[in-house]
Amino acid sequence: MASSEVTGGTVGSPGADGAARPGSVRLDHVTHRYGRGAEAVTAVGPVDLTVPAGEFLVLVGASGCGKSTLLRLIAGFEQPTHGSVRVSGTPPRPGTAAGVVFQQPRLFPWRTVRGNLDLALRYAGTDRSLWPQRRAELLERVGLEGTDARRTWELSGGQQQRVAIARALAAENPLLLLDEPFAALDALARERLQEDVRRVTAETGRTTVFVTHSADEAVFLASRIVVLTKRPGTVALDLPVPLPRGDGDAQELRNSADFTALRARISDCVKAAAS
Ligand SMILES: Nc1ncnc2c1ncn2[C@@H]1O[C@H](COP(=O)(O)OP(=O)(O)OP(=O)(O)O)[C@@H](O)[C@H]1O
Repeated sequence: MASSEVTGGTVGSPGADGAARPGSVRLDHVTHRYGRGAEAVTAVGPVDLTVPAGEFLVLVGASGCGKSTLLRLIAGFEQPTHGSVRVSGTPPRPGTAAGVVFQQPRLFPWRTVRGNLDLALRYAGTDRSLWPQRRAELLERVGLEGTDARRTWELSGGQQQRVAIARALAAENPLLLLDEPFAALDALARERLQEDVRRVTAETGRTTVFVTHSADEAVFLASRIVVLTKRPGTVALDLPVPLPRGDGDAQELRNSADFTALRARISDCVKAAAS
């Protein structure tokens, strides 16, 4: 499937200057191949995509279409085989290009919540005298006030993922990358965290790229949705989401006719793009 509402990922393209703004992402003709020779697997590409600063882009697609690969390229964990990746106008450096949240929280289990966040604050170069204040702010943002002294294994899966989000926010990086962060959670925890991520990213104004299989999650979170074709993933649909992004009632939004219609459209597109 190659049809797209707007092809080429240049919706809202901010041009040369805008593409260098803190938190902006630009992929030019990006292809990524794993392995060599007969073993080689082309995971994505070619992909052209510009994500202006402050946008909440959700990448949706069937399993194995290359969503995580695209995210890893943006994080700088992988180098493209062809093409170029720019974050804030420069090639991304792993560990500093973006705050990253994975499917599993990947916390240090022998450390407390405080210990995990302090490590992130140290890594971010935050002045030590500011750590207690920053830690309190971060925990409040993710709804975990007063949990500093808890061991991470004492927390539920949803709470652990909240700590992982707080840790990713600690660096005050203008770009946040999330790779199916709620996939292992039950439906209720998932909805709550979706609401919190929506609020936190709106409050902090960060550019966000979020990977999911779920059309429902995509429509709830995104200001723009990109559906990928089956492997090698290319842009099948690039669609701005016209739903309100303010402080409105989340349940009302989920129940609205516009939401339901868009979810059905994205779901159909993901299926068609995978075949
Ligand atoms: N390190 C690797 N070495 C070889 N092949 C890989 C590697 N990582 C991913 N692949 C392959 O690249 C393709 C894309 O993988 P990727 O994980 O990016 O897809 P995905 O859309 O995120 O999948 P899922 O939704 O199942 O997580 C798959 O065919 C996968 O097997």
